[in-house]
Order: sequence, then C-alpha cells, then structure tokens
Amino acid sequence: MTIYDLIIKNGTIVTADSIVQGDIAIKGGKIMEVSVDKPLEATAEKEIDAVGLHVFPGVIDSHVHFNEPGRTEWEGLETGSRSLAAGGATSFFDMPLNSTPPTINKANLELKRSAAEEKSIVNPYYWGGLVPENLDDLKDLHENGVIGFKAFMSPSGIDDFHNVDDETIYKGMREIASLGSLLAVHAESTVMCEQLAEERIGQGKVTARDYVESRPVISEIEAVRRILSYAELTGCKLHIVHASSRKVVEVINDAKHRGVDITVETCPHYLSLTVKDLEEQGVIAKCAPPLRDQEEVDDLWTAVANGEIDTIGSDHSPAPASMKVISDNIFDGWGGISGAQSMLNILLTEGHFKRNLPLEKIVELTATNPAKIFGLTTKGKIAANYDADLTLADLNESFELKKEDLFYRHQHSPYVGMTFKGNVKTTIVGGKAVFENGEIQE
Ligand SMILES: NC(=O)N[C@H]1NC(=O)NC1=O
Ligand SMILES: [Zn+2]
Repeated sequence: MTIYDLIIKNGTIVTADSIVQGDIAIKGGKIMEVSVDKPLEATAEKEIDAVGLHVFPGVIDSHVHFNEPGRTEWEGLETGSRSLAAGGATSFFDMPLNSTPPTINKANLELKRSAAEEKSIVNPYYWGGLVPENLDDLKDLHENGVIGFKAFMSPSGIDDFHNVDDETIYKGMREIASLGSLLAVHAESTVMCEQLAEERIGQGKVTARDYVESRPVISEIEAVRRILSYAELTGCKLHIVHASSRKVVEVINDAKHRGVDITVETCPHYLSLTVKDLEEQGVIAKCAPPLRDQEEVDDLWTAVANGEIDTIGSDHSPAPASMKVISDNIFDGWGGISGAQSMLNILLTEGHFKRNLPLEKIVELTATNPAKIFGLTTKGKIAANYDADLTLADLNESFELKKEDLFYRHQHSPYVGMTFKGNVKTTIVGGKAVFENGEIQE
C-alpha cells in the first residue's frame, strides 16, 4: 500500500468546474491522488479530517506590495506572507514598487528574491517594473523569471518608480511582446487626475468626495483606451489591474471581442467598500483608483458573475499608521489599502453568501485564472500532479475581524469590525500546513 505524507479526508473539494466530496493524497509537496466519493485505500504519516470543511486550491494573490527590501518599516515579506497564509493564500506576485530599490533590473530582482526565499512562508513570484529608465533591462528581468511587467500611467506615489510616457509605452510594449511576456498597467490619466485635484485643492475642497471626484471613472477609461491602442499596435499582451468600475471592464471586454489579448483584475475593496467608507474611515480606506458608490459596486459584481473579470488581486499596499491618520485633507496620507488577509473572506461573504456567486467562480478568479494567465502550470487546480497548495475553510463559521487578528506589520485595515462568513482553518503550501487554527506554523 502506498504511504503518503498527508491525506486530507472527507473534504468538500472545490475546483473551477466542480464541487465533490473526497480525499486528497499528498507526497513530496504534490497532489498524488484525488479520490471522489470513496475513501482512499492508502495510509499517510499525517491525516487531516476535513469533514464539514471546503477545500479550495490555494489562493494566488496576483497583486501585493510587500515593500521589502528597503521599506520594511511599512510591511515586509515575513509579515506580508503570514497575513496571506492566514487569509488562505498560498502564492503572491509582489509588485516592483514600494520596495527600495524597485524591481527594475536583475540585481534588484535578486535582492528581492533572496529576501523572499528567506522570509516568505508562501510561494513568492515577482513582477518586474517598466519605467522610462529601464528599457534595456526588460530582457534580463524576463530571463530571470519575472511573471510579467508592471507600469504606471500616472504617478505611483513612489519617487523611484516613474510613470511611463507614451514613448516608453511603445518601446516597452514592443520589447515585452517580443519576449512573449505581459504588461500589467495601472491605468489612470495623469492629466485628468492632476488637473482635477489641483482645482479642488486650490479651492480648499479636500473631503473624501472631492478626492473621489478628482479620480473619476472616465480617467481610467481614457488611460485604458490609450494603452489598448498600443497593445493593438505592438501585439503586447495586457493585464489591466484594479479596475474600479464595470464601465472600465466594458471597454476591456469590447477589446477582448475584437481579439486583443487582454485580461482584467479588480480588487476586494471595489467589491465591498464605497465612498461612504472613505468618508467614515478616512485615509485607511484611501486608494487609487478610489472607492466608488454602491451602484458601481453592484455593477462590478454583475461583471464578476458574468465572467467579465479574469482575476481578483488584493492590491495590498500598506503603510505605517502615521501615514494613514485621519486629517481634514484626504489628499494627504498614503493611498493604499491593507487587505491581503481578507480577500477570500470578502469573496465568500459578499460574493457567495450575499450574492449567490458560485464557489467554483471564486476558485476560477483566485486560483485557476491567475495560474493560467501567468503560466503557473502546476498551480490553480486540485488534481493529481498539481502542487499541494490548499486552503481549508469552514463556511459555516462567522467571525468579526479584529485589529489583533491582523498579521500585517501595521494592524489597520478598512475591514476591521466587519463580520465575515467563512473562516480559513488551515492553509497548506507544498504539502505543509503553514497556518492552522489561527496560528502560523513555524
Ligand atoms: N504605490 C502604490 O502602492 N500604489 C497603489 N496604491 C493604491 O491604492 N493603488 C495603487 O496603485
Ligand atoms: Zn495601481
């Protein structure tokens, strides 16, 4: 009889296309067998009784800013990866900015890689940056394993990561296309956002609503349309990150139907928070693009349900509490939400339980699609030969998120105080539990 390392028994196994009862056998970090509706005829060194639990492919968070190296007083790979594990994520793609130096050349990538290999308890992957200064570094970054490139069309808020001009977009996209890689884009119009902000600040109009109005949906659409033109010209594959409105998604879907190779991400905060939360919580709920009104949130859920969205990323962009203080001027303070720990909770509570979003869809958005789009060929599914990255959750358990539950370096998040239905019990990375019963497993 085969002896496995681990058998997860009697779980409700959720994949992008089915929900079944069964056992999962793991050895050497891989799924060896999945037995549906009948017990596995095998033994293992360890067994997990998953009766009453749902087993998901580990969440892949394709959008985090962990700030390491160089800005670890904001977050870090240890605290960041722990928060992911606590929220059921088993892999992350770290953005090239907010760490110092930013990931814009091979040497900087190696610094980040060695920090991540030492400190992360989940699987790290890296975005490379596209900035006006690094066109000659893209090939090197690609050959050294970045999963794609990221560019900002408007100022990033970080001095050493410049936004791209149209010439850089053109040259960068030609190069990225020839490498067979992909460009992810923060798409907001610099001119629109700067002009609208200047006008308001000049008149002393600095409320939450003023900030939101200074970054309107049309500014996202303008930038998306422009970058789309370059994608059509160069053939470069595009991924638009953090679309805040279905109106943005519609522009992308039209392009998809014309045959443009483009995908789109949204974030848990655009699916669960509104301008009202920004008014109440101030900078804690400040992000760019900004939160929208309830109608936009509801429309975005329709887009999710209709399959118009490809991935959900947390865009975890933390900062110390001193940069998130409530002041009279919302334009001050860091734009970025701490949310990596809560992504699956939000999708389950707001999506599955409140809006009947099928669990299979959640798996598709958080695991299967990111694995497919970014070429992680052994992840995103629960099947033989796939990596044993799994999340076990009790969907009958509700809990209120408390500050003390957060594993972030700085324990703040706009989701504190919310009640979630569906609680992560165990997170398994490469066959080993890294989070169990509320605690990180060393
Ligand atoms: N620099 C950075 O992390 N920016 C992120 N924050 C945010 O709210 N949107 C972003 O793009
Ligand atoms: Zn962004």
